[in-house]
Amino acid sequence: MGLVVVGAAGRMGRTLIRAVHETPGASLVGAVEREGSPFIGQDAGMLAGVEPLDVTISDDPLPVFARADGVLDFTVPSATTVFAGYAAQARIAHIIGTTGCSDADDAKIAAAARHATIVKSGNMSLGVNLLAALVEQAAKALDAGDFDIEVLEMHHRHKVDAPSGTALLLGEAAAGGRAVALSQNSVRVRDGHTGPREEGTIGFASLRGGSVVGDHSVILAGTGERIVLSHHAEDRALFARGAVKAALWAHDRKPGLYSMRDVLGL
Ligand SMILES: NC(=O)C1=CN([C@@H]2O[C@H](COP(=O)(O)OP(=O)(O)OC[C@H]3O[C@@H](n4cnc5c(N)ncnc54)[C@H](OP(=O)(O)O)[C@@H]3O)[C@@H](O)[C@H]2O)C=CC1
Ligand SMILES: O=C(O)C1=N[C@H](C(=O)O)C[C@H](O)C1
Repeated sequence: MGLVVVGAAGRMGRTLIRAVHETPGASLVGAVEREGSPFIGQDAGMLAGVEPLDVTISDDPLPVFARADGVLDFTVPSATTVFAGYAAQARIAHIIGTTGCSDADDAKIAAAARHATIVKSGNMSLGVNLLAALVEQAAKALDAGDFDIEVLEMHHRHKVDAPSGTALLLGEAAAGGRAVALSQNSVRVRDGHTGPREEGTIGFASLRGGSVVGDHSVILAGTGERIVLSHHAEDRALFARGAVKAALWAHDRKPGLYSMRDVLGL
């Protein structure tokens, strides 16, 4: 399967190039960066610290998409929505790891999924997606009147969105287990005189600092006991391997919007 990495010079972009290079059945056929990037014209393999791959980083996505079977996209929401339209035009798979998308961005991605096979997830690792299944089960088993749910995340100092995509994915899993809508029951920020905790809400807290790849905990706090379900990502390679796996899964699958839990059968 011929894959394009967009945002090729980013932290995830370089990791994705290495993952594609290492995966049997996948090959890198294109690499894209934003217009004006100092990396345009460089060899993608050299940039990612592997051997030269004879793939030059381009700022013109359409001709690159035209010769590919899929695109791996860990960029920014404004770019991802544009790439979704191009992937739909080219009828290729679009694997979206970008987080921080607004409802309007998600609506554009859903529209593109009428023509493209899109896999979108706030976290492409097996561990987090298994954790989400466990959170759903725990939230279903424990009554909202007895157990409060809080999601805590910590990431590196460069991260620009909060709560993280993974925290929201875990919040959705908890809300699913409780059969409520997260949008109607979440507390994303607390500051000042907040009053007591409202029963049934799902709270979020975000920490930023250093080089933390991604730590997430879902805390189910009852009277006299706490259950803590956690995941610690130690290397971005696990997200990249998940994204390549999603692309191979999506190849020749019918158009639609899929999640990583679909890919992993969880
Ligand atoms: N779902 C998952 O499993 C994971 C998701 N992520 C998410 O992936 C995203 C990227 O993270 P990270 O790699 O750390 O961020 P980086 O900022 O390191 O990388 C983003 C890259 O995208 C580039 N870019 C921006 N606009 C465009 C454009 N229009 N066309 C092409 N490239 C563009 C940036 O270029 P420039 O810097 O020059 O602007 C940069 O090189 C985030 O949303 C993050 O939350 C991260 C890890 C795992
Ligand atoms: O920005 C990151 O780095 C990460 N982003 C994703 C998120 O928002 O959850 C996934 C991972 O935790 C790393």
